[in-house]
Amino acid sequence: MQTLIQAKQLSFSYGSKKVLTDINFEIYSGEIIGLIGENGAGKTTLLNILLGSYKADGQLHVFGRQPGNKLNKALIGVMPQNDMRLQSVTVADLLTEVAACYETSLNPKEVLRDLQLSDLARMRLTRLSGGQLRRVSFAIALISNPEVLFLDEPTVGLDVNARQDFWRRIALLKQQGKTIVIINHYLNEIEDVADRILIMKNGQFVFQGSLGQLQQNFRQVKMTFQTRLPFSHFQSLPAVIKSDQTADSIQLVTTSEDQTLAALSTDLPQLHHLRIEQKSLEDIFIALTRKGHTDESIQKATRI
Ligand SMILES: Nc1ncnc2c1ncn2[C@@H]1O[C@H](COP(=O)(O)OP(=O)(O)OP(=O)(O)O)[C@@H](O)[C@H]1O
Repeated sequence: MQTLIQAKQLSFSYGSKKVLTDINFEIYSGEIIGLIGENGAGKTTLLNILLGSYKADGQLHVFGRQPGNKLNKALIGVMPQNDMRLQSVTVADLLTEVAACYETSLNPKEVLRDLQLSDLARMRLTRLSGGQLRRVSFAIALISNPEVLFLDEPTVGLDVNARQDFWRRIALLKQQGKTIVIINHYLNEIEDVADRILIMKNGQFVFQGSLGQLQQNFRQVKMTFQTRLPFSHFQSLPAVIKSDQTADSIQLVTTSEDQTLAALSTDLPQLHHLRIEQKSLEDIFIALTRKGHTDESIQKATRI
């Protein structure tokens, strides 16, 4: 896989406020990257640095060039966090004007049709709803037929149908070999499409890898069942890190359901309504980024 973006020891401050600290990462061609992190973690700032809008300390190459190099412009499509609300400009005019800036551009009419936006073509941007404007911003990001897309919270304000259409389009773009970096707070959506997830906390990455690796490294499985066996029977099982008893069930949290189930194998006939749930990305994200979770404990848990 070809390396499209390479960052080494990137740091950035707004005046005296340090926002990114010694960030290292690579992004490879054809990947879908989910960039997640709490509000204010530094995600949008990082995108702006990749685009060359802000200059960071450290080493950064985008398509092997300095960020902001004019040769990168047609290769990168951007959907910023805040949409443009240009006065007196229609959707079709804006797309046509942007398309005229690039030799590689797609046909604006076809892009509008593919994104089911043809009905909005003659509308002025100032008349569009928030969700409509977001979808038009996506069309603008696609119009130059870029190799890489940076999408900053692309599904904010989209209704359920538009959201599903959006993720279908992302899957199609992936099939075409596009590289896509998506900042998103809807983790259940990201977990379906992302090849790798980068989790940012306080301007640093606390995890980089696939969802599978994240679950492997920060693995916790919840087992719930009903039984007549005493609670004490379940309190010192291998790999169990937490056990609880409620009026009608017992809950165990284990870091290895294989080890725990092996130890329980002779008791299985006496365990009823056994439910085994893997932690979701959302659960892991909350655990990784919640206040009070020290950077040291995160790094240990995620083995960076
Ligand atoms: N122009 C600016 N001047 C000073 N501080 C800024 C500026 N832009 C952002 N910040 C600060 O930098 C930090 C990172 O902001 P950034 O927008 O990169 O976070 P984010 O991870 O994208 O957050 P969100 O999920 O809320 O969009 C925040 O503490 C924010 O207040």
